[in-house]
Amino acid sequence: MTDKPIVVALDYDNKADALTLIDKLDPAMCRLKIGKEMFTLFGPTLVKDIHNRNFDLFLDLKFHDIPNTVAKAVSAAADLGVWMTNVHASGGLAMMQAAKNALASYGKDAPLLIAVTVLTSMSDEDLALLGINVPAFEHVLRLAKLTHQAGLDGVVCSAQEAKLLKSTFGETFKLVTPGIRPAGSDAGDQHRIMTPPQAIAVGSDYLVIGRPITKAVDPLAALTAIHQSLQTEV
Ligand SMILES: O=c1ccn([C@@H]2O[C@H](COP(=O)(O)O)[C@@H](O)[C@H]2O)c(=O)[nH]1
Repeated sequence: MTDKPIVVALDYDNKADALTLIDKLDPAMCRLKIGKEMFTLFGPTLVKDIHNRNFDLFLDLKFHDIPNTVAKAVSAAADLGVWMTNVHASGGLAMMQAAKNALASYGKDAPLLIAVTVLTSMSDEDLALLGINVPAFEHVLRLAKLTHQAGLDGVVCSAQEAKLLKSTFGETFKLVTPGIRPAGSDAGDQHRIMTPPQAIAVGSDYLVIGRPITKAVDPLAALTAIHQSLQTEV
């Protein structure tokens, strides 16, 4: 299992609430993620606040634009010193290569760069509505091949595709999997889900977990329970 596989997704509209949770967490137990909501509301200042608390931060902005624009956006993310950032693989090979090239000058300080394949909220039926008439795992595999070809560090996928992707691309190609739901918890808008121990067992490197922790009555207890389930059940 990867060192510190749990990435807590902080999707709060209130910075004080987010910082209250962060201050209860231990950077040795998890990493953190902020996405479009928190970055739009609180920007680079929040990134600094999180870094000052010694957490690795995944900046989940899922860039998707022309190559030149995405390259500059990824470079701006690297300037913030984040641990990981991402683009949408459906932006295409040239866009992903431009993003990768933009990080070359950062050397060992470059963030991990990964690409979103098919959002974990999407089912086969949702893809069909977009004219993509193959099962989600096939489209994930196509997009992961393109991502691998572009030289990125890995993909965002669901844990349901992890076994296939690990056996196709090997151990070093990182699999970051949202859609993680402890047994009995509410799936919400997520469709392609798996429990934390199952996700690790099939090859996920990083488990992105939001509401099962942040909406729990006791978020720290929820995180601790997930952490312990990985020590005992995997
Ligand atoms: O395919 C994807 C890509 C990103 N996400 C993000 O992960 C978290 C999941 O939160 P939960 O509350 O555990 O559902 C959220 O920030 C999404 O934007 C994803 O779910 N699926």
